[in-house]
Amino acid sequence: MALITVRQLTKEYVRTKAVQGRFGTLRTLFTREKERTLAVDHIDFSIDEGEVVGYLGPNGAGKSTTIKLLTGVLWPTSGTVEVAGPGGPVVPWRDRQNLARRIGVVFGQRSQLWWDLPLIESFTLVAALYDVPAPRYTSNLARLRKLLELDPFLHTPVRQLSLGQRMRGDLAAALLYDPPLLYLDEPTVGLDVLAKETVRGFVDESNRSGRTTVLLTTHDLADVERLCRRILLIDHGRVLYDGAVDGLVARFAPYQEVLVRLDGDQPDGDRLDLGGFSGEREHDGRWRFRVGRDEPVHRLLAAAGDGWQIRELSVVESNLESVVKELYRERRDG
Ligand SMILES: Nc1ncnc2c1ncn2[C@@H]1O[C@H](COP(=O)(O)OP(=O)(O)OP(=O)(O)O)[C@@H](O)[C@H]1O
Repeated sequence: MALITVRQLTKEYVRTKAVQGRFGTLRTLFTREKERTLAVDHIDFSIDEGEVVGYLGPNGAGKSTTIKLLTGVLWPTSGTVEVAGPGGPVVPWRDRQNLARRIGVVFGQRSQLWWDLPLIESFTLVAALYDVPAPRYTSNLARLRKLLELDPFLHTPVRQLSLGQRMRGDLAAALLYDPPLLYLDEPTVGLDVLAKETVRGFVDESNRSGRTTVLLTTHDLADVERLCRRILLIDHGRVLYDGAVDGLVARFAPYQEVLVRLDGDQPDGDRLDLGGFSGEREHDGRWRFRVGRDEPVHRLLAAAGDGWQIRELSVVESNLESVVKELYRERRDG
């Protein structure tokens, strides 16, 4: 069953164009010229109960704007969002009170906790705000304390917590009232490798045993590889790809890369043709060939045998990181 349904969602920011030069600030106040940015451009998708979806895109693609629309912080220019739940679907920007019970939100860059209070008191406040019955609060807190190893800093004011501790506190607060849906915005940014693994392990566990549905925005593709089966890739506010992680690699990198080091005298120039494949010289003196997944690599080997001696050969399979990097580069350059 679809938990979130997004239809033709569009957000255009309109702001007054800043006037440069002498008295620019003052003249900006009187100018009528507007600057328009189409941050989200007629996007459609739905997310089923129990899914963990990676919401990816380069800087400025429209991810934060989408999250703000999904959490009801912004009104769209057009289109709609529905979040399913008991009592019928909720449109985020029309009913933020009901929406709040259905979603937990964690931002890597800013905390939702009370800065001056000990962590445990933030939890008490969250429980009161969301009317969590006492027995449920007790059992949820016990589970979260154990899973996120909160005990050593449960009574420490939030402002004194390290980034990793604060993130664990934020995750606990977001799930204390059992929302079926969790939005995570860069949850591992700035964390060390161990802290990242704690966050990922916790999200995975909440999804598997708690059936929490997760929409994850991140620039760390290891988060996606560890947690998501599905990716929504956006750029310039439009959906570029919606499907399985493996499918993205197969669709955008239908080749493998073969790195070859030659023995003896090296060819002149930066390009080398071998067996119908064209290679480029790398900085370390090796040659990089792109060979289609269905093309026989042995042609390269045979051709090399005729003129050049191969000392070393390795096949590099494309992965999520290399494909996404290439896609972002193409879109930036194109
Ligand atoms: N309040 C605003 N007013 C005007 N334009 C905005 C505003 N917020 C964002 N934008 C523009 O909308 C576009 C999408 O921005 P958004 O913050 O949604 O991207 P993003 O994918 O979250 O980027 P990042 O990965 O850098 O966080 C960008 O061109 C941005 O400059």
